Amino acid sequence: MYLSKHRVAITFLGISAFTAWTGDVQKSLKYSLILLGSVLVVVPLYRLSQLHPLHRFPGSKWNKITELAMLCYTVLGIRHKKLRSLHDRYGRVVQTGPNTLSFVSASAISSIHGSAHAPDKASAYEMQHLKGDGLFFLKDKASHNRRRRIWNRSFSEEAILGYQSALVGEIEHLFNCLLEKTSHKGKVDLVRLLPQYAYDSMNAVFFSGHAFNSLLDSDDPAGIAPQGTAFFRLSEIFTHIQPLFHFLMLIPGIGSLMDFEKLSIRAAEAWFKKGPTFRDGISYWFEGDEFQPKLPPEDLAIESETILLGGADTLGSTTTMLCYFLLTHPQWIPILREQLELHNVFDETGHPDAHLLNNLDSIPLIEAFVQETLRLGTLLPGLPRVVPKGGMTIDGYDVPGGTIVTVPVWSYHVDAEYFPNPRKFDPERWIEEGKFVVQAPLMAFSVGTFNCVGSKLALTQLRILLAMAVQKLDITLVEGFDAEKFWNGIRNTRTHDFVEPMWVRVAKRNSPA
Ligand code: HEM
Repeated sequence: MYLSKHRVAITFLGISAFTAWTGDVQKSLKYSLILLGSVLVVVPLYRLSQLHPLHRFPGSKWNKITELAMLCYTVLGIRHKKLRSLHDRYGRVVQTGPNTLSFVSASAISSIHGSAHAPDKASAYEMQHLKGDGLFFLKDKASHNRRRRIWNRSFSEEAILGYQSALVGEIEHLFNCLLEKTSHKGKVDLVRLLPQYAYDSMNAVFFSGHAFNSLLDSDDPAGIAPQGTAFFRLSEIFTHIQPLFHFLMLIPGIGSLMDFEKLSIRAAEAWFKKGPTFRDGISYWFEGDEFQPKLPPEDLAIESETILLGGADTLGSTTTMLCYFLLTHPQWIPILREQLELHNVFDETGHPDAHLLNNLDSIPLIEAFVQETLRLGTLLPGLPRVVPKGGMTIDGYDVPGGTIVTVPVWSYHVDAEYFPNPRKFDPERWIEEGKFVVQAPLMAFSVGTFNCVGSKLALTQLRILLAMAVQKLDITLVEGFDAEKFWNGIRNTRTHDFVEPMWVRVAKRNSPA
């Protein structure tokens, strides 16, 4: 059993209260300080001792004693890099906190995420202030499964085909903005515009465009896209200091400071008031019959928040990574164009074939380029799960119940055992004898019960954007762009935070077909 900080804190408060009850303030203060001192000595000693349930696992003493180092790395946005260096030093399993183990192996992925007995989400997923239930926050598999059935309907093949004109419309809108801004200002920053595009795109597909006015048209004066990133970032930081989050939420008025929550509530209200203008993503949730559960209307705000954060913010950063890899590896552009021509995706006028556009994964290089972007460009540090009471075996290790276990996504994606020469952006690693071949399963969308419900939509969107960009535009990085500086400036706290801009010039291609 873990000697958790909560148990220690409760014992400490209890003894202090008892001492205070005796009435002698000076004495109670003295005993409280003695107790506090003892706790500060006893807890670290216990955590380093053989009595601790994780004592057999390798890791730095500092990480075994406290969560503080990981908190600092999260705040700095470099936890993904630190976890990789910990695994380089200690091997496939590392203790990264008093109660946390990190595993990098395909077998651990299968036990932690992929198997029928995979553990539930950890308490890190409780940090939600909006009322109601939301798919992302449901931790136990039974209730999660019920809600997932509702969400699944928005991502059927038929549903995604139905979103195509909205998806293509938003991509064309983005291209027009890029061209217009280049012609007015000579250059345009993709780091600013691509998240705006992603928010507009999710707004169009899920909310029939009612959630907010186009961010691309207005240049996002209220800072909705940066607010989303900041909100995501804050929730990840609080995973290390969960009691503080719950304490803050008890203070009246604090919750109302969260602008992003207000936006999600407004988005849900606007959708209800104006109604869908086509069979949009949300409308599927309210369809159904006696056999199909429907979404309780009061949960729409919390689910809207998930669409905007899990969908728009994540898509915005992945799209930015896709453009970064494309523009820093321009040798692939003519080859991608050749492939699109070979498969007749666009006709002589540059108009796409709707069916082929939804099946771009059949073009091996397009799929390889997207998968390689997801491999190298998904900087996620990990998706915490909690080992059930009786404990479980992971990668041959007996892990005690209550332990938080993770597979750090980026560490795994850049593991040479699974992806040789892992730091190289190399779409060809996914192609064998002209066919797309999965090298090792990626964790970009996670796997198993809690995997990304929106992955099919996200992949469709990334493939279409890539195909249309190489087909219709000439995009060049502005002279002086330092690819390494840009890469080193990317932080990750569950979401990407790009410190450096990505200035480009955009022109219409002379011969689009
Ligand atoms: C490239 C873009 C995307 C990436 C890399 C991505 C990645 C992920 C990952 C890794 C998870 C698992 C999270 C965890 O276990 O903590 C997840 C879950 C989720 N994602 Fe995505 N996602 C993307 C796009 C989308 C889109 C477009 C939507 C839909 C609007 C979406 C909705 C969700 C939801 C609702 C969950 C929770 C699923 C569940 O618990 O059943 N995501 N995503």
